[in-house]
Amino acid sequence: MTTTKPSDSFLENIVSGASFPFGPEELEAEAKKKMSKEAFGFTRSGAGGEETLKNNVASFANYSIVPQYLKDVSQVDTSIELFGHKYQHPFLLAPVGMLKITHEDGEIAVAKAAAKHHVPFIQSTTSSYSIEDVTEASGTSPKWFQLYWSNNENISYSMVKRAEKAGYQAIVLTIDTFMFGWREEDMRNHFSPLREGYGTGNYLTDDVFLATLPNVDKESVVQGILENIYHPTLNWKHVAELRKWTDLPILLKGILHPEDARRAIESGADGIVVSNHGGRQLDGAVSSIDILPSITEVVDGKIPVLLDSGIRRGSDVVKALALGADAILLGRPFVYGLAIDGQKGVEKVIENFIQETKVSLALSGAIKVKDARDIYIVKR
Ligand SMILES: Cc1cc2nc3c(=O)[nH]c(=O)nc-3n(C[C@H](O)[C@H](O)[C@H](O)COP(=O)(O)O)c2cc1C
Ligand SMILES: O=C(O)C(=O)c1ccccc1
Repeated sequence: MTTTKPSDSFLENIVSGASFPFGPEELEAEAKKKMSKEAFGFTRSGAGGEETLKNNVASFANYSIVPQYLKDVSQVDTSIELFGHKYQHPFLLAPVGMLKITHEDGEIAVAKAAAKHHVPFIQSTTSSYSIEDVTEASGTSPKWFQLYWSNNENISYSMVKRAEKAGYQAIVLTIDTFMFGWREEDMRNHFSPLREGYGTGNYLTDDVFLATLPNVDKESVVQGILENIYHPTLNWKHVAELRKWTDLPILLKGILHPEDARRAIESGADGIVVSNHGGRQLDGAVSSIDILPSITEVVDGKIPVLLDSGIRRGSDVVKALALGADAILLGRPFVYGLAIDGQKGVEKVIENFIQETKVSLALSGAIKVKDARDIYIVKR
């Protein structure tokens, strides 16, 4: 059990005199100062008119928590269990590719920070560092692998096996990014980090991928990645195929339609991530938090339901848990921490997020994460 006095870290932040930004807007503004225009634009922006990006945050604000008091919440326990593993907090770090655009230490810094706080790190297929580099840097801390299916599926198979070998605990198949969303900021900035070679960590170290290339020069590697990652034929047969390959839990990330949630279960998925990819894929797509209740109704407790897109604060975690999520993924805020102060910046973002989550659960009247289900939520 994690015993906590949430007020301790609140007071600590007050007296420490350190000047780390608080709150998502401040984090974003500070990160903007540290990043190149292109990298910041890539990270912050959404697809199209950014309707979904904006709604992700606005939708959370449409829900209000109705707290209950006089329950003795002195022993708040934020731990959860997923697929037989106990985690200390109800959140994981979302897979974010190409983190070298944000900081030279990229995923190494993030995985180390996550390990320090016992928060699982989900490594992207397109990470700047490889599965093996991240494992060496972060040891046995919990890690999951996010898979972008390759047109040459021997490459996907190889990466799944590498993740298994490295002791990763789950495979997250992203289903919403078989092509890129219409990202105007990147077009404006003429910026594609994938083209510039920031997403090569797992490819340059993959013998199966390397064997498909005419030459191992930067241009061939990038071309090879692009040819594999654009994969509009992705369909349910690939999920069935992945199911045959691995005994690790499989989660489908990008589920928004309740019917797809039902099919995910039918296809043998062990979990789903309700997500619109942080508004970066289909502009106009529904907010994760708005569709969550319809999805949990269909899933009916059969498999864990995780959620991301728009989580910025501890109170957002409470809302997601109350509306039926089993855990959430934190996205952009940790990337901004990385931009601001590398590993230390990520640690600080995670630390504040943990504490704000604890305070928010306690002040809502929940002692355990499961109690959050009973929190009364009203929608404006
Ligand atoms: C810069 C950036 C890169 C991302 N790269 C990946 C990726 O490689 N794989 C993936 O499944 N999702 C990726 N995502 C989506 C995140 O996993 C997550 O769904 C999203 O960030 C949630 O939205 P939020 O950050 O606004 O909360 C990326 C998101 C950002 C911001
Ligand atoms: O930017 C993204 O959201 C993303 O998922 C991605 C993945 C691979 C390459 C470039 C972007």
